[in-house]
Amino acid sequence: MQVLQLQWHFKEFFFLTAVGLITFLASALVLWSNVRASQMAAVPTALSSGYMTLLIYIAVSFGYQVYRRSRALKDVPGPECDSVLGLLHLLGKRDMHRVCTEHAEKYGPIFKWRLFTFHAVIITDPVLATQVLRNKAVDKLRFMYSFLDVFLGGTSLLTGPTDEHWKLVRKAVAPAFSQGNMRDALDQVVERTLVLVNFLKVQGATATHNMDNLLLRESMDVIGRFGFQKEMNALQSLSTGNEEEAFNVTALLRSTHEVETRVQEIYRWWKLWKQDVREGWEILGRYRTIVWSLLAHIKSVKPKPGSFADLLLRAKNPKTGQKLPDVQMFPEIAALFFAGIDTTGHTGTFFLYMVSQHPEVEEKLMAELDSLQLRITPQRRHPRKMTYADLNRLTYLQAVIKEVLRMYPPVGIGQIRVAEKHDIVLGGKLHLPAGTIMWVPHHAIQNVSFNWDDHDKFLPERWLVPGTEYAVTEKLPLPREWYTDMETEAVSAAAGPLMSMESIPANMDVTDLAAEDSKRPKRYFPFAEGPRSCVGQSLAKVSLVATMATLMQHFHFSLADEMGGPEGVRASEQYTLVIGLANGMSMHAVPRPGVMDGLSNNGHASC
Ligand code: HEM
Repeated sequence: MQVLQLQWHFKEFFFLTAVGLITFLASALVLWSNVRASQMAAVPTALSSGYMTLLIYIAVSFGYQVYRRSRALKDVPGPECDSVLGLLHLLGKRDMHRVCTEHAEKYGPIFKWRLFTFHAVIITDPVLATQVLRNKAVDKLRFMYSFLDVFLGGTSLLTGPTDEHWKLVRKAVAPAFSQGNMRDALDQVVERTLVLVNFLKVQGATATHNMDNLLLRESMDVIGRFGFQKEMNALQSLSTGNEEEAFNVTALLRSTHEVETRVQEIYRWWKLWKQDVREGWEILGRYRTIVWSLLAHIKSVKPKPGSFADLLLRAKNPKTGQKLPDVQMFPEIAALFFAGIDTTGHTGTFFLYMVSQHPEVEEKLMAELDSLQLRITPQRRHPRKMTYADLNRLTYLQAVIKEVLRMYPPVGIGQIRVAEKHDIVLGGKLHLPAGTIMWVPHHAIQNVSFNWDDHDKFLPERWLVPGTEYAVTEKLPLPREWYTDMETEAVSAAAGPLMSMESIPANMDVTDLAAEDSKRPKRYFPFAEGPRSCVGQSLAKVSLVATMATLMQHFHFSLADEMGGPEGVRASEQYTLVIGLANGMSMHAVPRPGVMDGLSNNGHASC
């Protein structure tokens, strides 16, 4: 991929200068005739002529940029769209992530979309996608994230541009996700999952649960505890009936939903005559109160050293030596809290759903737990405590999680990027003028048939083969000439840019291999790729492995009839900011043999 400095091409320069001059001369003529008619009107007329010149100049140069982008993409395939609105109707689609994947199947690894005057190239070719996401000239399309700023109270680590402030915050909080902290996190996750286990035991095998809601509550409890040393009691409040806590939890869950709904219904903000919109505003107000109280909490309790609350409080601007003021702390806390709840919660839900539909997978999962003495049986009612080392030993469970994240990547719509100040040449062939949106959709890249064998099958086994996340050289989807510039790219591996696992020399050092791995093109990145990848992914991985292992130890999950089978689940899939479900996931949790032994029906130990 080439990054070109913006240059004034002779034709463009000539055209825009001519427009400026003609407008200026026309305005001067008007000015002159007005001045001759009345001396008094000279100043306002001069001002309005100058203003007109400026407006026309801006409009023409904007129009010219739009024309440049549309001309550059004229041979790129894409769906028919309205000449003014473009594909505006797609915004209203509940399953946008799947529409994008269908378009990739239909139009190929590079296709175009247009919304009004915004031109986007959708890239699902692994080589080009990886190049775009790793390139420093390419940054987040800020406009797409700005609607989140209102909710988060300003720009944050998640939504801001890749600038000095982002660097400061990212560097400050990244150590919170170190291995040492993950060891502590494991115990906290298991402890919270056991609260959920007890709740499910008490409800009994025939009860129907919205597992999505319960797992979102668990994620909230984990992040509250891990990051801010604050008990959110989102699960506990189901049993204790503490109204204050229950209200806070509902507000938090509904506020993310409210923001997500606003992404789809872009005019929702102003529909104040609708009761649910007014309630939405109230809910967002409540969310802000909760975040302010979290800020007050971490300032008063002296957070655990090394937690992200502690690191944020200690972060200093290297230039001024000043700590972050509250107005900057607020969005960071809101973002860190918000970014991990829905993503981790919904992934857990899809895990339980997919396992419920694949008994052969469940059988292997249980065998793995058994082989590590972690399975509960009538003979082993109290298995040993899960340790940090077990997380890596649970290779099949990890494979199932990876496959779930492949098929249901929470941030399914992916990474939306732009190079504002540079033209980009993709694969040495496609020249994208500055300002063209480059969109790498995670669901599409991870689910199209040209990137994966058996793309639509749930096959955790594929992850038992090392290197599955990398593109298969022999099967890259574009003609070979698109990849020729790989030779000179930073992204290319030293042993050959298109090296496949099979072609790795036997004598290559494994440490070299790890270094090369970070450069190889990927076809799987649910946690994003490049400098803006997920800072919290180690916590998400520990949470998912520990939560799913603990739940599977205790229960067999089955889909409730009211979901309408797999078709019903598919129909209720919805994409807002993350892939979720319109009405949650109703399931039964049937205790496994041995789990209820010695307990009365209400889940308490009987004498
Ligand atoms: C399964 C769980 C998760 C998934 C799939 C996930 C995925 C992602 C993705 C795709 C991005 C890039 C978003 C973009 O560019 O628009 C991202 C960024 C981020 N995530 Fe996660 N995430 C998960 C869990 C978490 C957790 C648990 C936390 C923290 C508690 C977290 C905190 C963040 C933050 C702060 C960013 C912004 C990073 C930056 O721009 O420097 N995420 N995540």
